[in-house]
Amino acid sequence: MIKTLAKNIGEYKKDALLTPFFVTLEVILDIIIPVLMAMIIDQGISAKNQSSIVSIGIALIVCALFALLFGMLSGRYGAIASAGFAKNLRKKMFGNIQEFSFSNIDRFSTSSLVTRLTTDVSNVQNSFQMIIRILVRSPLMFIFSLFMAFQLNRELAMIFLYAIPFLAIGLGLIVKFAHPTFEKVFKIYDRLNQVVQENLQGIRVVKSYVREEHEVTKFKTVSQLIYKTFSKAERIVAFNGPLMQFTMYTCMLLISWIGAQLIVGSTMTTGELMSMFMYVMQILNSLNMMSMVFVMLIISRPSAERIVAVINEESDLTNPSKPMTEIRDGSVEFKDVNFSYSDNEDKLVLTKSSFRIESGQTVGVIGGTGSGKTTLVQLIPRLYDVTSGSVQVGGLDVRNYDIAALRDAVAMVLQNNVLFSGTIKENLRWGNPEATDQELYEACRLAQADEFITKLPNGYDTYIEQGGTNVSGGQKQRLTIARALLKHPKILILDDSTSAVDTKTDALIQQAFLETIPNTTKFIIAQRVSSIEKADQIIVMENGEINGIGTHEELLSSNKIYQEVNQSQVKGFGEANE
Ligand SMILES: Nc1ncnc2c1ncn2[C@@H]1O[C@H](COP(=O)(O)OP(=O)(O)OP(=O)(O)O)[C@@H](O)[C@H]1O
Repeated sequence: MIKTLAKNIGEYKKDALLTPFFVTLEVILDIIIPVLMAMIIDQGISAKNQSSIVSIGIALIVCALFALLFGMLSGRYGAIASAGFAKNLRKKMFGNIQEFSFSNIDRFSTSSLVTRLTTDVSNVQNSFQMIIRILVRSPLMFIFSLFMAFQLNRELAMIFLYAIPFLAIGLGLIVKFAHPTFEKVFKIYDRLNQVVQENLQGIRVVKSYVREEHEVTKFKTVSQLIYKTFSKAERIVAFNGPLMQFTMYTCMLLISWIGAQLIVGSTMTTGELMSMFMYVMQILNSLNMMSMVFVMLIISRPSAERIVAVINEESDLTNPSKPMTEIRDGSVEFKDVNFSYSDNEDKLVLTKSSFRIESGQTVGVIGGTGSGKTTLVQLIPRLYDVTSGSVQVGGLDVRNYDIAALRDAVAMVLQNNVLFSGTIKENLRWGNPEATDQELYEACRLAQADEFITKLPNGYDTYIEQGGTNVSGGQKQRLTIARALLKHPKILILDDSTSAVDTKTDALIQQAFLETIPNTTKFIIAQRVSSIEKADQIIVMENGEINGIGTHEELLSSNKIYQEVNQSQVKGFGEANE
């Protein structure tokens, strides 16, 4: 874990090293100061030597000023190093997430990834800063002060050595009990993020179903759970304070008691006892600081583990060693494909699916909800890998292609496709950043989007709000189809992408496809028979199996499910027109 994290310090290594360097200089000066103080008292004040007071006094001021300067410099470099480290961690995680397959993302969940990128990184950032500053300063201070204390008086200094094992046991117990509780807290943070994300994304549905109160209760429950678990963890950690105080005061009492006897017995000077007290304060202070950093480390260890899990997660989908980048044509063949979303092969979502589509054909896919239509087409651009069997594109297994090249050749308009905040033109150019304005207009004409766009006050420069909330469902679908067309794909997959478009426009889109992109293989998942009846082949899905393949006419005469679907839609249409 430490190795993975350390690699991400990257270009901030210099700042991360300068911080402890300046901390060390500051500590050295802090150690010298009590020596000078003792000298002022013993050689200056007690000996009534004015010139000693002045010269040692000046040395004292210089030391204090330099200690201040080094303290400031260590603070500055520490802040740069820790903020830079956090930036690198976020960058690394985000970059790796972009490589994730859908199944990797399913495994982590989006809300958990958000917590990891935000809260967890902030925790690790704070701890890192504490490590390079306080965790360097405190042990150094502790060792130097203890050394000096031993030089002054062995007997008094021994008191600390007895205190250390006592403290170590106490802190060990705190870590043992607090760590699992903090782990729990971060898992609940994931849930909180999920509740907030879901609520904000679906705020329209929440409002239209008047579910605000239900949502508030849901939020309150999770936030109450965070409060409870966090306070439980903090209660355990809070033992740290009394433990430290108890040790500190016991040490002080013993030192005062024994120190006073030593002065009375004339084995120690007043100046020596005074600098002894300063070292005592520094030792106790450094122990206190170390225990505070310790607490911070307890809190951030689960965070660090969660970050490392994202950084080390390897995508389930990887490029082959010698990937093919040329996709010959848009032919598609499924050979005995079995597919399961989990590792459990008993839970197959697709079973023994086989079919062949020639390049340029139009394929309709129809079937009940959950019958496996989306799953089937997602295997073509290799959004998931088959569990067994093979999916071939252009005569070659999809696993032999360079993933980016394959996905460039296969454009997929998903069921819930997303538009991003930006102008219509910017959104369309996601499909092809080099596309000329003319190409944009052409793609939009094909997708029947041109007409409504030109009617907008700013036309193609109209700003689309986040998530495409300022365009209608049907308009959004047409824009996402145009965006896919701009890729000039060899295979175009529309997953129920015209469901919000009226039948007439839908027919116009189908017609435009036939006339304008005849060489592109088109997969059209649809609920309406009218959307696919002209297809060269129609695949009927039922419970994860291919129930029938054929043209509209062939299926009408041979496939029971297709007959029923067609019948119900013709009847429904007839009744609607009565
Ligand atoms: N990411 C996923 N993880 C686990 N199971 C999934 C996932 N996506 C879909 N499924 C399951 O796979 C089955 C097939 O789903 P799929 O989305 O392919 O059906 P569909 O025919 O496209 O349905 P619809 O018409 O409602 O979109 C369903 O039982 C669904 O619950």
